[in-house]
Amino acid sequence: GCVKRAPAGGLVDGTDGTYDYIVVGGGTSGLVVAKRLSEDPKVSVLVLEAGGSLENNANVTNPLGYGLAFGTEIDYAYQTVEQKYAGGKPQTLRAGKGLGGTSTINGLAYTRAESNQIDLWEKMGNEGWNWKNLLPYYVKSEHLDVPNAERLEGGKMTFDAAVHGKEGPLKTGWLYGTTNSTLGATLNTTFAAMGVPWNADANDGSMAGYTVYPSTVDQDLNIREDAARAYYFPIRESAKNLKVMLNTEARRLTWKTAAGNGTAGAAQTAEGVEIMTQDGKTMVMKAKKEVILSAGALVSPLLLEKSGVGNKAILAAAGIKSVVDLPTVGENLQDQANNGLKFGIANNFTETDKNAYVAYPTAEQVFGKDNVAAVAAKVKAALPGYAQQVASVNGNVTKAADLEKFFNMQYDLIFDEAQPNPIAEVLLYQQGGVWDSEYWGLLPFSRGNLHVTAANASTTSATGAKINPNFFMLGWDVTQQVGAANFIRRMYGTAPFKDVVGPEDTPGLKTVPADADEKAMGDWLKQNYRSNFHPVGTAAMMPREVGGVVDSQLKVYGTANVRVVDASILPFQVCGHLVSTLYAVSERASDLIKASAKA
Ligand SMILES: Cc1cc2nc3c(=O)[nH]c(=O)nc-3n(C[C@H](O)[C@H](O)[C@H](O)COP(=O)(O)OP(=O)(O)OC[C@H]3O[C@@H](n4cnc5c(N)ncnc54)[C@H](O)[C@@H]3O)c2cc1C
Repeated sequence: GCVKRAPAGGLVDGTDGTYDYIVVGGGTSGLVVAKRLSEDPKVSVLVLEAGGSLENNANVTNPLGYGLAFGTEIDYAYQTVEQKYAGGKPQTLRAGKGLGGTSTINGLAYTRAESNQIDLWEKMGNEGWNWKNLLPYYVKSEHLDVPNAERLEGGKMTFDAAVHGKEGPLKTGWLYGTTNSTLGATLNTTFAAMGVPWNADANDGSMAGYTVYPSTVDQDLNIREDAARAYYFPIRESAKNLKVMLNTEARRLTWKTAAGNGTAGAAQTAEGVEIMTQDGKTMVMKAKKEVILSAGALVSPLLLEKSGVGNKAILAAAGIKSVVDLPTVGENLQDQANNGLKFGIANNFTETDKNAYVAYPTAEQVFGKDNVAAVAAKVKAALPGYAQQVASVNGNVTKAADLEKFFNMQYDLIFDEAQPNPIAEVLLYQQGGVWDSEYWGLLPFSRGNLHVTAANASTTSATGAKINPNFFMLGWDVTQQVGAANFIRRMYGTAPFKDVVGPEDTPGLKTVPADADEKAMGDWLKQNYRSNFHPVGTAAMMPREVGGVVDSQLKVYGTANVRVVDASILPFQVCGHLVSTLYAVSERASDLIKASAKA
């Protein structure tokens, strides 16, 4: 049911509610912004959340319950169109419905980004967005609870205290389930033999190597630490100026009809947000200052389109009147593809280790010192073609010349000599009596899009939009994914780990022989992948002339008071899992919003 709050200090509740700020989406990013803006008691904040409270949902709270919430009423399970470059099948894109958003159903991994890939945001024209400026916000958001010495030693967990927060709202730590295992040391020696060194802390801006990553978990309560638990539950009684409407769907923005509305070039001012309440009532909630869209990378661009902000032709086809012509809304969708290899367990290895072992190998470690230059040359030569292909996917609303520049920047990160970004995340755990290595290529070049299909389509149903990530559209994306599969095969064949490894189970050498070429392995991977659930970029922060949707203040071009703060604004994919970076971005965004209110 609804979070009930008595209207306080000048706040109006109900049908003609007016607030300083309206935050659309009480998810990972939205709750950060709501908490921070409401720190000023004179400022009123309304959060509109489509789902309910998940505080007592056991599929959410159980920190070892990954997957339990999938397919339940709190999983949007959006469907893509058939993926023509990847086996022809549609894919399911999961996202969490409820207070806390996707942080309530995710895998809890807390890994950040490579410092030079955040620096790239500034290099492409987003002033102020670099690692040096963002690191303090990663720290501000975090509260690392350090396990006792016995747990640290048993789980082979290390960290650099200088890059972690001690007083932030978000509790991080390591999951229980780790015993005094021999596996950590075994893997360390194995990866070292493969040229992949131990990384004592992958959260300091350099991710490559082998490590044991922390999780978003409240270790004292042994409960998932999602955005609601971190950023909202602790203040729900005290923050009288913050109201959360649950089970309330934002339908579209409404605009002020002041002079200039509809005139080319004049910035549009949002009046508020049209909502549909739980009992089907439609009304408008008004914002005196700003509307902040935090509905996630799969929804915020759709809300812009439904409000008349987007590609004129797409809006016209859906019967929506154009308010701001911003043709790249919904473009630049970047996700990763997730595959898994499985192997038998040999030599009566009985330790049921649940530790968060991860390898982040670089291109050189994946393809080998002798081959990496040839791989790089092939990718470099293909970049102009990639740019043209992506431009044609989006009807040339992003120019091939601009995309080629961006692709060169991403290429530089992949093949950089000083600080190469890892190209795969390789996990290892036991499940169902086998070794399971789920993995994903970290830096694909493919880009797709999502667009609204009808003016009144709900953004909270799995069918409200046409979503196309274009998995495996471009050659590198296949090369990277196949390279990582072969890396995993080598890892299972390398001592001392290989001593506890039985025959390959999936795909199995009969299905994909040991000497299979890129095409054979690639074809199997394309038949057996899923989305990695890391969609970003659909309202990208970039200069407008190169295809951006928001500026470096996260303000939507052509509007005076609408921002996007969520995974939509990331211009490029990052190598870490997303929430740590989203918490940091939202913390920084909150400061930008506060500063602009003072100015
Ligand atoms: C299965 C899965 C596993 C993952 N594992 C990890 C992991 O281990 N570590 C990690 O860091 N990341 C992981 N991720 C990714 C990460 O959780 C997400 O990228 C991140 O939570 C997205 O945050 P966001 O703020 O962009 O959107 P969200 O957190 O999704 O917030 C959007 C909110 O808006 C609400 N909303 C949507 N439409 C409307 C509307 N019309 N009106 C009102 N409200 C609306 C939603 O209900 C939701 O609460 C995973 C994701 C998935 C799906």
